[in-house]
Amino acid sequence: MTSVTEPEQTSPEAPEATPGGNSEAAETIDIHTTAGKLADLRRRLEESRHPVGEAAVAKVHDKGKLTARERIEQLLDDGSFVELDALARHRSTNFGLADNRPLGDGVVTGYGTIDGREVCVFSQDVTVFGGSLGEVYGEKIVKVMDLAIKTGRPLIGINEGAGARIQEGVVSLGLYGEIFHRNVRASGVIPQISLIMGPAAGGHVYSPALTDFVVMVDQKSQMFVTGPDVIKTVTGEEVTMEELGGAHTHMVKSGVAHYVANSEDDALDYVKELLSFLPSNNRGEAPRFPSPAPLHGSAEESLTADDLELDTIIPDSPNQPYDMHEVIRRIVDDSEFLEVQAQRAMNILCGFARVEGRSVGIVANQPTQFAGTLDIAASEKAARFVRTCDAFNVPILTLVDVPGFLPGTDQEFNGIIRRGAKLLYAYGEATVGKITIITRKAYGGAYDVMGSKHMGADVNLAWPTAQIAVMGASGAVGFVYRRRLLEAAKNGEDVDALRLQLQQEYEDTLVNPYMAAERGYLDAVIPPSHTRWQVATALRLLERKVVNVPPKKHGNIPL
Ligand SMILES: CCCC(=O)SCCNC(=O)CCNC(=O)[C@H](O)C(C)(C)COP(=O)(O)OP(=O)(O)OC[C@H]1O[C@@H](n2cnc3c(N)ncnc32)[C@H](O)[C@@H]1OP(=O)(O)O
Repeated sequence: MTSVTEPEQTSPEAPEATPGGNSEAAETIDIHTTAGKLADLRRRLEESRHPVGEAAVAKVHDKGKLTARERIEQLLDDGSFVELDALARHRSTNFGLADNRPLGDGVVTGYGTIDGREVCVFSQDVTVFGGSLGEVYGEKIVKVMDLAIKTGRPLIGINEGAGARIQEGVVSLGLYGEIFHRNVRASGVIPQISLIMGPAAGGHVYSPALTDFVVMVDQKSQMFVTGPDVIKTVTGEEVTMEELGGAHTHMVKSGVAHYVANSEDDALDYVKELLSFLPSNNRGEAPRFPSPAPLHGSAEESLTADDLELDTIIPDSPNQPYDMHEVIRRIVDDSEFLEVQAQRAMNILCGFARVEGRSVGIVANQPTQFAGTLDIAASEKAARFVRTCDAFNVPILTLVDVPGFLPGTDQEFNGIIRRGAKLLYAYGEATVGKITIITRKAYGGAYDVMGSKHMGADVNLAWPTAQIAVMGASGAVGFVYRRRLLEAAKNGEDVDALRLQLQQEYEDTLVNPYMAAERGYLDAVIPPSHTRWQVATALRLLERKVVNVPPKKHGNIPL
């Protein structure tokens, strides 16, 4: 016979709660019978669904939010969630905790499916001790992380809470350490995606920071190591929670966030879409989808109206911008491009799309923003994205229109050398299929960085509008013909006319794709309208790419 010893739940004649939480006090449970044991289990599980009562759930709803459990239900396929450790409770006795032991201990963990694909998930419950992490809460997350790593499934963490549980002291810090360690061990093995659904402080932000993607909700979620109160005490600065750690702050200023959702629903949908471009782990490939516009025969035979529009997309004036989204839209399936960090470093675009149903990561200079120059923020954004694609076997398509690195003391003092080198490193390190298309400018070091043949790209193509050179005409003429221009000025010649003539000569001789094509730095110069066909066939070719890298512990990316 089972004897239950925990006083608050074990009375042999405890009241039974019916599903939905309506306790029918009149009904009693006799745990000495099989029916009673079943009823007792049902009661416990029912209690675990709202461990601190319905009022707390109502409070969450009143704030326009979903509960931890509802978020999981919305994320996963209907009925697929299998919960772990619903009956776990903390063991702490400090500060009156012995009398307050909610089931689940403030985090819901388990596994299920998204669009039929297996995932592991945890969701933090802010109604229990402010969502703060104690020993058992930490152990539950560690268990589901280990399961995700062992079984090769993506891990999705839904975060909201107050960091280390103060009452549990160093034990809480220890469990955070266990989680951080697993985040690092899982990095590059399984996709790790973090949703931030409310205020998240202390340890609650460092674990997400170690994951591949951080999704925040505008005006609803905040992330900070120390909150406004502590900041005011220590530095005297006054700042609101939203200014300090809101979604826009982390998208635009800090670069922590990868997507700013306009609602919890939007955040959950973004995660589902993101997963559709990624494999379940680093041993697999991203799911293949049917091609919406299968290619038949040659590039000419496959041309569509969208393809042909690419032939007129580059303006005649090299200084006139065009929107690189319009190029991407015409190359990828269904014109769908899922951008990552869309509002940060907008001079470079990063995101996922499909070509012939195959997942591809796109990195593209954006001529409408700072003429598409590379700066620190753009280099770091793209470097991170390239490494994410490489870790998860997603080939990279690079679209190049870059006049160079952004000059200026601000950039130099803040480390454009070290931080720009991250992008070089990322491209040089990546072994996935790499396809590069130069649409217009590819000047100086930025030519090398942006997926050049020399940095290991597999298929390099250019449009006839490509301008590949050390620098643009005005800069080059200023250096190469400095003496001649000075002499012309001394002799009373028309210096402006001479300068223009020299620039024209320079452009006609050097600023085109043909010198690179002569040397095989480009595999072909193609009509823009052939791009989709060329990318699709290159992706087919690269599906079987194998690269042997020299054995080493790990490289040393300039952090
Ligand atoms: C490696 C890990 C290192 C760390 O995590 S150290 C960081 C420790 N955590 C912190 O400094 C954050 C302290 N908390 C806060 O700043 C705020 O609670 C936070 C997150 C901004 C949310 O603010 P609000 O939404 O206004 O919520 P609130 O302050 O009224 O708290 C709600 C209930 O949660 C409790 N709570 C908050 N932080 C806690 C903690 N760390 N440990 C244990 N309990 C905690 C708080 O007492 C309150 O409880 P109750 O509802 O009054 O019973």
